[in-house]
Amino acid sequence: MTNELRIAVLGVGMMGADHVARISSKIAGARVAVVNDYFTEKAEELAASIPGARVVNDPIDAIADPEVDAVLLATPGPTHEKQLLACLEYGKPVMCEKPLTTDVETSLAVVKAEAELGKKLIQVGFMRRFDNEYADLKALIDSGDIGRPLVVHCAHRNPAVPPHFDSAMIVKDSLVHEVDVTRFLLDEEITTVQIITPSANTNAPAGLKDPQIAIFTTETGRHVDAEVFVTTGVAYEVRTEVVAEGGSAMIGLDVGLVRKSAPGTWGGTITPSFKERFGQAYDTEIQRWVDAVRSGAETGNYVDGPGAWDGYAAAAVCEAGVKSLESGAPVAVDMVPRSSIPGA
Ligand SMILES: NC(=O)c1ccc[n+]([C@@H]2O[C@H](COP(=O)([O-])OP(=O)(O)OC[C@H]3O[C@@H](n4cnc5c(N)ncnc54)[C@H](O)[C@@H]3O)[C@@H](O)[C@H]2O)c1
Ligand SMILES: O[C@H]1[C@H](O)[C@@H](O)[C@H](O)[C@@H](O)[C@H]1O
Repeated sequence: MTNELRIAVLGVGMMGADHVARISSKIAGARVAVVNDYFTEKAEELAASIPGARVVNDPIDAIADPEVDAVLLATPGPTHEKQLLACLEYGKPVMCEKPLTTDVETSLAVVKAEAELGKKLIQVGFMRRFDNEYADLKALIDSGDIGRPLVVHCAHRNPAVPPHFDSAMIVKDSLVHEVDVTRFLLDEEITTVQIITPSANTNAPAGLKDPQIAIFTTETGRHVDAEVFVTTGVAYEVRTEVVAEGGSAMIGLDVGLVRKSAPGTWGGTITPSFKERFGQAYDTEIQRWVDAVRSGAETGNYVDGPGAWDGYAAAAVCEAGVKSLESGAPVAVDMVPRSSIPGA
C-alpha cells in the first residue's frame, strides 16, 4: 500500500458524491483513485473534477484494481451483497453505506464469509455512532452517572423521501438507524419488534404507511419507542431521549443557536437534511475508517466502528419489523447466536 490510501468509490449518487467531496477536501491520508457508477457519464463527470481519479466501468473490476487499496460502497442496498463478497475475495477493506444488505440471509452470508477469511474488512455506515451528540450520550450512559437506562424514546423525521420509497423502506432504510442506535447505546440485542401505523399523513404518496411507531424490546426487557415520519415537509429532525434509573438525557434538540427576534418570536435553525445534521459524523466516520485501514495490516482489523455483525443484527430486526408492519403484532427477532460463527 502506498502511504496515501487509494479509495475506489462505487455509486456516486447523493451519498457517494458527498463522500468523494469529503475524501478530496477533508480527509487526511486518503484520496479518491477510482470512481464507478452504473451511469458512466456521472462517474466521468465527477472523476474529471478530482485530480488523480479515473473511471473504472465495471464495479467488480474497480474493486479488484491493483491500484485500489480500499473501497467505499455507496451503491443502492440491493447491490451490496455481490460487491461486499468481491471486496472479501480481493482482500479489500470496505466502508459500506447502510444497509449491509437488504435481507437477513444475505447479511448472514456476508458475516460468515468475513469470519471465514479471519480478517475484519467490513465497516457499515451507521454514522450516528460517530456523531458528537450520540457519542456524548453513550459516554454518559457508560459513566453510570444517570444509572441504568430503562426506556429510550426516539423521533426520526425526514422532510421528504424519493418517490420509490415504500412502507417497508421506512423500516429498512430509516428505522434501521434507530435499530443500530439502540444496540449501540444499550449494548444488547433487540428481541422483539412491533410496528404500529397511525392514520397516514394525507400529504404522503398514496399507500405509504407514514408515520410509523416502532416498539423494541431488548434482551433484558428494556423498552425503546421510535416515531419515524419521512414526509413531514418540514426539516430533518433526529431526537433520542434516554430515561434511566438515576436521571434522563436527550439529544437532537437543535438548540445550537437560539435566536430571539422581533416581533416577539424566537427560534433557531433546523438542518434541512441528513447531510447537514450528520456532516460531522460522516467526516469522523470516514477519517477513523481511513486511519483504521491504514493501520490494519498489523492487526487484521480494518474497521473502526460497526461491522458486518452489526449490519446482520440490524437486518434481522428490520425483517421482524417488516413482518410486524403487515400484522401490527409484536414479532420475535430471529438471529443466530454470535458464538455460533467463530470470528464474527
Ligand atoms: N448513512 C446515511 O445517512 C445515508 C444517507 C443516504 C443514503 N445512504 C445509503 O447510501 C447508499 C446510496 O444511497 P443514495 O441516496 O446516494 O442513492 P442514489 O440513488 O442517489 O445513488 C446511488 C448511485 O449508485 C449507482 N448505481 C446503481 N447500481 C449500481 C451498481 N450496480 N454499481 C455501481 N453503481 C450503481 C446509481 O447510478 C447512483 O448514481 C444506500 O445504501 C443508502 O441507504 C445512507
Ligand atoms: O437513506 C436515508 C438515510 O439513511 C438517512 O440517514 C435517513 O434519515 C433516511 O430516512 C434514509 O432514507
